[in-house]
Amino acid sequence: EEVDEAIKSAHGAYLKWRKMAGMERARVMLEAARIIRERREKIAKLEVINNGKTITEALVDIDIAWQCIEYYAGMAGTLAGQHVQLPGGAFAYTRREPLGVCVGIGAWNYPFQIASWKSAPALACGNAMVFKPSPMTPVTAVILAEIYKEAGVPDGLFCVVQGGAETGTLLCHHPMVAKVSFTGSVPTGKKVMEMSAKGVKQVTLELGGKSPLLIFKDCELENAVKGALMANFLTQGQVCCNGTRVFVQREIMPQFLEEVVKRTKVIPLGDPMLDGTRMGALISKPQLEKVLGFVNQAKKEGARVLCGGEPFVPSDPKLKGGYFMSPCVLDNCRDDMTCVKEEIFGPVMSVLPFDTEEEVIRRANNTTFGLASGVFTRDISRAHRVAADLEAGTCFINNYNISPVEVPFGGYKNSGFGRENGQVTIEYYSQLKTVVVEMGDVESLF
Ligand SMILES: NC(=O)C1=CN([C@@H]2O[C@H](COP(=O)(O)OP(=O)(O)OC[C@H]3O[C@@H](n4cnc5c(N)ncnc54)[C@H](O)[C@@H]3O)[C@@H](O)[C@H]2O)C=CC1
Repeated sequence: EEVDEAIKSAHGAYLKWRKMAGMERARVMLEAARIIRERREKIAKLEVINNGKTITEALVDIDIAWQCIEYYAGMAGTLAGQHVQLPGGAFAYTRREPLGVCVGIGAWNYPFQIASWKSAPALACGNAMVFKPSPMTPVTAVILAEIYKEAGVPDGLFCVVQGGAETGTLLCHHPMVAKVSFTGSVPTGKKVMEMSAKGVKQVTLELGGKSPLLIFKDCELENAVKGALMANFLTQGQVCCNGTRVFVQREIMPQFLEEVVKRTKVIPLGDPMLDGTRMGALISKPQLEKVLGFVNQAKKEGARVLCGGEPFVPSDPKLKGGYFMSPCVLDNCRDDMTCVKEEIFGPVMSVLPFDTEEEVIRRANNTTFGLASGVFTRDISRAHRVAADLEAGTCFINNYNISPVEVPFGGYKNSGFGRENGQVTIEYYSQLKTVVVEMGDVESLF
């Protein structure tokens, strides 16, 4: 009943919102972005409580969220069609129109940011959205809904419904839903696509990854080490685009390992509310157990733990029950190991040696995933050649895990399809209507 009520209320709001000019929608969205910016500290604190990530990262997430809303507000007024001349003075034009009520289903790793990345382009195009956050992180999507309302969107335009798989299933099956945008695991993504197919609903899938990071011997080593840490340890390693397969050219392996382990060991771990902390708690006990299980399995299969991979109990008594673990670097890894093949979704970096460019590209691409990738080298030709050859939706050259809202984000292969962010996402939240206009008499064949 709640799902049905949310979708109906979103539909009612959609009928008003779609009639507004893009510039009018932009004004409301800019106000929402302004409110988020004004309350960024408060929302970030709630996100820390929601998720367990550090306040430093939560602040970045909130900033990326308002930037995304600002970016699509800027695009709302630019949506336009084409004019096409036809014989005999006839002509046609296209209108870029919204889809209707879109559903967003989010994962728990970036709760506020995912809700913003999905709702901003949806609303800019004139759609409504019913959003379901993960039951692990139910809090901040509701804050976003309140902010949109305060900024002036019609009542119900962005609705939040809570729950897990059952709620998600009801949303995907609902006949009034035009599109489902999903972020989460591959198995659930497949189910969402199957359910959506029954109603011929459009889907965007942002799924998991096991992304490769290629570090060549001609790289600037300190930057490569920093890149590897950024690629593995943000949000306690629970990031879909993480570069968890770190391929290092054999000649520089000793220096790389020494430096990466030295830096991993001193990552400040503990109270996520403190400014100095760089790693907080994992999302849940089962997730912590799953990640520790991967580390144990890796050991059994012959990997060597260079640091971390243990449960961590902070000295502060109020943090005793938290799901902390020390960040882990695994050496002696092979391509056929479980830790190298499967998405771990925790702070575990697997390091693998390689000899040649041709070899490392083949091994990097030998996966069903294709979300992101990275390369560190000072050879400009190599950098672009490797970027072109890697089968992934994103390739970072000499950096990793930065997500500017101006550029598209999304997967190849089992990591999904459709894109979020960038201009192209407008296409995933709108459809073209062709209007054909006759200026003369009808030439009928009958
Ligand atoms: N790549 C990524 O971005 C993410 C990957 N994961 C991976 O997935 C694993 C499990 O985490 P979960 O949160 O359980 O991921 P999940 O993929 O099961 O859940 C994601 C979202 O889908 C919803 N959902 C679950 N079953 C559904 C169904 N049948 N129909 C519609 N919606 C449904 C969930 O309530 C949640 O909002 C993690 O350990 C991690 O490996 C999880 C979150 C994000």
